Amino acid sequence: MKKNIAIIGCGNLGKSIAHGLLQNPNFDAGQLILTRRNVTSLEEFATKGVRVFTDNAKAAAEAEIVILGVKPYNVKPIMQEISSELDISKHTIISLATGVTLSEIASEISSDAVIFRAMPNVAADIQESVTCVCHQNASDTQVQEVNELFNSIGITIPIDENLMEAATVLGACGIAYVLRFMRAMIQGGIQIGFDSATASKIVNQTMKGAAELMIQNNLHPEEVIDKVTTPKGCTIVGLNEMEHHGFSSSLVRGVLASFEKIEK
Ligand SMILES: NC(=O)C1=CN([C@@H]2O[C@H](COP(=O)(O)OP(=O)(O)OC[C@H]3O[C@@H](n4cnc5c(N)ncnc54)[C@H](O)[C@@H]3O)[C@@H](O)[C@H]2O)C=CC1
Ligand SMILES: O=C(O)[C@@H]1CCC=N1
Repeated sequence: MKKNIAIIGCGNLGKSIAHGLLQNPNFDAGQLILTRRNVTSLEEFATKGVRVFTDNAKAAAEAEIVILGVKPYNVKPIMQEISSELDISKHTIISLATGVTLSEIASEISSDAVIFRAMPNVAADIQESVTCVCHQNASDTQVQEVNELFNSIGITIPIDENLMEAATVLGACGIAYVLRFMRAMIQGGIQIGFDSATASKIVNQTMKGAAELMIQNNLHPEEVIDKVTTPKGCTIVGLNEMEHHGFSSSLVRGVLASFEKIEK
């Protein structure tokens, strides 16, 4: 795809997406436009040939795909700021904002506008995001184009808009839950004798191995857990102790708490 892509409000997630896109050999840095109120932290991109602006309307005018990377409460003001430069026959708008609906975005431009909501996660940085996507008014070609964009920084899953909040929790918040789990494993590893660097190395690779086993062999976690838990062995003792302290329950409750926060 050779279209120009503007990321309006290039913060944590926007930068991850930019890093991921720029790793593609077929993606030209000249296709990318990034904006932020203070662009100092975007200098690394400017040096690679990316256009870096503070002017959001100018960025929208120079792009065909406009990604809204701002916080949810900034979506409306940003749409008002750039709407004079948006042409619904030219632009595809992609919002990353949590909890802002397609119709809320459309109400700032036109009910006929081509609008997507996409929910990636920060692993876009290394092209390992999972991005859930829904849309309105998009043609098959436009859907294919947006899928291609997010496939280039991970995998893409088309979903109904009513699952967008659930996708935010499982995929986008989810990476933080997994990392907190990893931190706890590292802390346990240090307590039983490893230095932090070695514990981290073991935990990182264990996590990667577990995830790849599920992905490559298309398994449910419990199928592999059964192979690890030797009867009367140390794994089941550890797992049961974790469950006595509410391990699975605390994760499920965390997922629900995040979901309820978005639904408010
Ligand atoms: N951080 C994450 O892992 C994820 C975030 N999201 C969603 O993505 C959006 C962005 O989240 P983050 O990147 O974490 O936030 P962030 O605060 O790091 O990034 C937003 C950026 O927008 C800039 N900005 C604010 N007003 C602006 C304006 N008028 N003009 C130009 N730039 C402006 C800010 O300076 C900031 O750099 C949010 O809507 C969030 O719900 C979705 C999935 C994951
Ligand atoms: O915490 C948040 O609100 C955002 C949405 C998903 C990840 N970060």
